[in-house]
Amino acid sequence: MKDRLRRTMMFLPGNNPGMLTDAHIYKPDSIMIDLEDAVSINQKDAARMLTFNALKTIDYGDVERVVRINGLDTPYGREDIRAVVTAGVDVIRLPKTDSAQDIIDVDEIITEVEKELGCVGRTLMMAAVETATGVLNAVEIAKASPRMMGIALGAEDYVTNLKTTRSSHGWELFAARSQIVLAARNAGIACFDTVNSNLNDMEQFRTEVQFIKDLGFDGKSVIHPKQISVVNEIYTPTEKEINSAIKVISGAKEAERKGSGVITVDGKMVDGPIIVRAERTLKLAIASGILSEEDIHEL
Ligand SMILES: CC(C)(COP(=O)(O)OP(=O)(O)OC[C@H]1O[C@@H](n2cnc3c(N)ncnc32)[C@H](O)[C@@H]1OP(=O)(O)O)[C@@H](O)C(=O)NCCC(=O)NCCSC(=O)C[C@@](O)(CC(=O)O)C(=O)O
Ligand SMILES: [Mg+2]
Repeated sequence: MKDRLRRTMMFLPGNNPGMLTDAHIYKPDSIMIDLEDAVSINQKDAARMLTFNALKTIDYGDVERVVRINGLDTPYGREDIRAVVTAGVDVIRLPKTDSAQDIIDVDEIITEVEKELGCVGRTLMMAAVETATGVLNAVEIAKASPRMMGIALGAEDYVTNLKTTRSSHGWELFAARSQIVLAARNAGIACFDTVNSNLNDMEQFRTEVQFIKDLGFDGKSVIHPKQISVVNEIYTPTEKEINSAIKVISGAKEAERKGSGVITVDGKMVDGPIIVRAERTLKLAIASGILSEEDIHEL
């Protein structure tokens, strides 16, 4: 499903049977099984086989299944695509995407396999941009295929390409993060922030998650189950935000019934964009299990 909740997308190495079996138990919105940098060269074939079997046999419930393949400039990329599409993966994540053509090339192979299987269009794609070139081309990358559901930052590779390092304040990522959010919104797809590899400083992690949410990201890649609850908590609307959104939506409905345009709620003017934001808050509240669809219909 192209448009769904993806607050937390948890990476796990594709050659780790224990993590492949248990990852969904921690309830990330998506798991991202990695065949790329978390898997050493001599494990590539074994990881692909394990991942194929996991996708075929494990019931991950409503947790989305993403696989990060190796690039087509490696000996593994084409085989990765064939295996995971055949196994019925939900989303293919292309790492180190530098151009729209990179996406088109992967799309063509997916289509080739889907034609053989009789399921053309089933597999979604997302791109990770991890170089200055990728960030500069993000606008075109995000629009490169109708399969594209999102675009993400890969910060460890990106700072290496930039000849810098990651800091706790994150200013080295600011231009890339902004560009990715803009490219995603321009293309009408989602955007996801990068991993934070420091598992010892959860306060810094929390600050980072709040920051990227404020920038406009839909969610974040995580590497460990303990990061999931922090991201979900920050992406879950507060009681105050939900109550305010309910007032806006019921006020807007009342105004519509009366045929009036602009309304005020708690002394503040409410118009189009505020209503859209309130709708998004309520959608997040439903996705987080705080409200039900019926609650909204009753407004
Ligand atoms: C870091 C560590 C080894 C620590 O493991 P440890 O086992 O020491 O941790 P413990 O605390 O002991 O785990 C307690 C229990 O949780 C289980 N558990 C832990 N993690 C789990 C997990 N992820 N999935 C399911 N289960 C998990 C574990 O199995 C245990 O289960 P149990 O034994 O039953 O108690 C582990 O987390 C891990 O491997 N993480 C994923 C690493 C990875 O995939 N990296 C590649 C993607 S990034 C990249 O490439 C950079 C990038 O490309 C990114 C971009 O593009 O954004 C860029 O450029 O920036
Ligand atoms: Mg990377």
